[in-house]
Amino acid sequence: MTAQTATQPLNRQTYGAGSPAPIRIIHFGLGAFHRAHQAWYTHKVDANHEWGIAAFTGRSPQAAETLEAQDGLYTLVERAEDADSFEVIESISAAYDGGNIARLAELLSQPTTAIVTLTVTEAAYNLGSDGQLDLTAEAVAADAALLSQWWKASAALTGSSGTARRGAPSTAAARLLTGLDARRRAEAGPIAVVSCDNLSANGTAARNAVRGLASAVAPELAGWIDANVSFVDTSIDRITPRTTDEDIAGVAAATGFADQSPVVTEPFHNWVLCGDFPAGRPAWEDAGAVFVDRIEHFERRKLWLLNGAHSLLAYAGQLRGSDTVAQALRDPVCAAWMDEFWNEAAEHLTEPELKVDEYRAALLERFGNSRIAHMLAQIAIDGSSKLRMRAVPVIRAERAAGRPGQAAARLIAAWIDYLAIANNDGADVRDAETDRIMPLLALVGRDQTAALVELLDPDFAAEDGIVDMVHALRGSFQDQ
Ligand SMILES: NC(=O)c1ccc[n+]([C@@H]2O[C@H](COP(=O)([O-])OP(=O)(O)OC[C@H]3O[C@@H](n4cnc5c(N)ncnc54)[C@H](O)[C@@H]3O)[C@@H](O)[C@H]2O)c1
Ligand SMILES: O=P(O)(O)OC[C@@H](O)[C@@H](O)[C@H](O)[C@H](O)CO
Repeated sequence: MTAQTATQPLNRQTYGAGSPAPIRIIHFGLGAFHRAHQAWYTHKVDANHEWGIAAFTGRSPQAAETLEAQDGLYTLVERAEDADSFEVIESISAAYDGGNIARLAELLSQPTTAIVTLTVTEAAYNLGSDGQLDLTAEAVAADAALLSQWWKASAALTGSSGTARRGAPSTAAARLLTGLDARRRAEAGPIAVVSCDNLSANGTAARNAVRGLASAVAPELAGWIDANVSFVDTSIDRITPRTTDEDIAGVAAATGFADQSPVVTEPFHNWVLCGDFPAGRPAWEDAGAVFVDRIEHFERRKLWLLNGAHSLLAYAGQLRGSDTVAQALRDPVCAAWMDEFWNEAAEHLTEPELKVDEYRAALLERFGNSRIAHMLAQIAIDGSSKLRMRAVPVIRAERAAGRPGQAAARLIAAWIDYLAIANNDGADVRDAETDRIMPLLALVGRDQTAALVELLDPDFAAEDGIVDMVHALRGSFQDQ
């Protein structure tokens, strides 16, 4: 691709887009995936511009500032094996710093606001291994204390004009709870919260996070949530790596727009949803979304076959010298381990509508798309919360069927070796539970394995054979 000499900024005027659609959807976590998935689905089905999104960042305001400078517009690059196609997405009407609680409260107080979507990462839900909100986590405890103080002052979390108060909550659950309280006080009616994070039973996870905090702050709030908030479960899929400087330059060269916020994704997209939308929703089904009455088996298929394989490739692949998913797949040893893991998982994905053989064949093609540089190091982040959903349930299911679950145990062994080697090399361990992981990495041998297995699942450490099986698999990644 040759670089063009002149580009123009991307905004509604230069692109010739219409006015932003009225805001009816609030999003938490303005990252790559939201732009490639929920915002794309909404753009595709909202020809009449009725469903605008207000997207809030999670931690730093930067993504909002960049997108706001472009009036919410950005380019979606669909990267197939043989070519790229480019489309400007118009569904984001406004972007805000996640700390802007007053604006959040104002938007959630409107009866026309119908949906909150979330892509804040698995770790951001701060759930313990029992699936409930971990009120001892530092950030959660701080937010619970702050919100309790606000509540005690006036039986509300927001002042009459948003939050004219000291301090601001930092966790997604506390921000959402503050906004929901504004909605309660405005009597703006019921609403749907739609988690689009890679968590099993992600609707329940979102409910446990928000409701758990509400119960700690004021039972009245928890009661309002029970009566007014529908937590929708979803299975969400579209492989979307982090945008690189090269992607930004490529978009400018191909389109003539100096878009600072493009997103590169694969052509494949999938969205399965289960739950109610009491205040309405866009017709996402017109872009291929599927609404079902039972979703658990779809979630398992995606989290085990796609995400489980991703995590296996992330740890084993990097230990064996690969940097991307496509590279790791070309390593016959990694490919064989992935196949063994899929065989184990497939034993428990028996519903005919899952079409597991077709799904596996499609995954091989998607993972093999070498034009999508999906970095294994990115996938490897936050392994503790991911492996609880990608490896632990497969081992459980295998053992319930009388088999050891060795291929899934290999994923845990690879994770531990990856952490131990990073720690020995003085590299950062990138995990939301680093504080708990670091002391365990100071242990050695089987003790280290046992402690990290226990961190993933306290029951596993007590169960005969699991620690030994994982330990026996350690140290085998670089040798074959
Ligand atoms: N990228 C994909 O291919 C993909 C596919 C399916 C599902 N997902 C889900 O979407 C999530 C985000 O993926 P992404 O590619 O957009 O990542 P990203 O890094 O581009 O964006 C993550 C967003 O979450 C926010 N965030 C991170 N930690 C947070 C915290 N502790 N509290 C609140 N907000 C926080 C960030 O500020 C950012 O806005 C994933 O973790 C996964 O659960 C991603
Ligand atoms: O996004 P994460 O960090 O939960 O997991 C990394 C990848 O496995 C994931 O992003 C997949 O690419 C995605 O789930 C595909 O739909």
